[in-house]
Amino acid sequence: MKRSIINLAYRKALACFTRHHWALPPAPQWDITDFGLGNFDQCGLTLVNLAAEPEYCEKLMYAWRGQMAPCHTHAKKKEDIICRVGELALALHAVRPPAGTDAHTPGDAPLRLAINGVPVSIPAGRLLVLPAGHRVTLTPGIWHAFGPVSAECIIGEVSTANDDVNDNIFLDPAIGRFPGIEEDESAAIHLLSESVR
Ligand SMILES: O=C[C@@H](O)[C@@H](O)[C@H](O)CO
Repeated sequence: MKRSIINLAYRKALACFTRHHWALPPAPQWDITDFGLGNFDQCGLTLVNLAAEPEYCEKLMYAWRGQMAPCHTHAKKKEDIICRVGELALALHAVRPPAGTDAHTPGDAPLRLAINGVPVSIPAGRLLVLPAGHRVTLTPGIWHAFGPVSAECIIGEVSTANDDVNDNIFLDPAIGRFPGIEEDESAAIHLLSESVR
């Protein structure tokens, strides 16, 4: 991933957070990734780890329309994905979907989960669209991909312990959670991945 793209994502996310009065902590932990696929406009996410404790984690995320966080699940982490600003679509699956799936797959088993704390069953093949303020609770084993329906989105995540090195299971085996970086300009910020690798 080119450093210039990381810098651009950082600037756009920061401008959006500022516009919507989301103040970041001192020394924010930026995590900007194209998931190793080299097409950040299609498969990309900008994250800030707000709190990372042994028992819990909180993140703030940013994406623009067209970008998807690719289909994945977690063995351990339970998380709420919260649409903070904009409108967010999630493709959710109760069981491992066929390879190549990032959107809905007709024929999926219905999914039981909680939306805004209320248990519901989502019909097979339905995209879940969350307006601002709404959240969905994803237990370990639920496969999920998500991206903005609106021009951009601020997305919250509140979860049990987060371990991005060991607890991301991606549907696409070509995916790497953290990008390699091509230094085509100087860095505006340093990423969390530059210290964890
Ligand atoms: O669903 C998204 C989250 O679990 C993120 O926190 C994770 O870093 C994506 O790999």
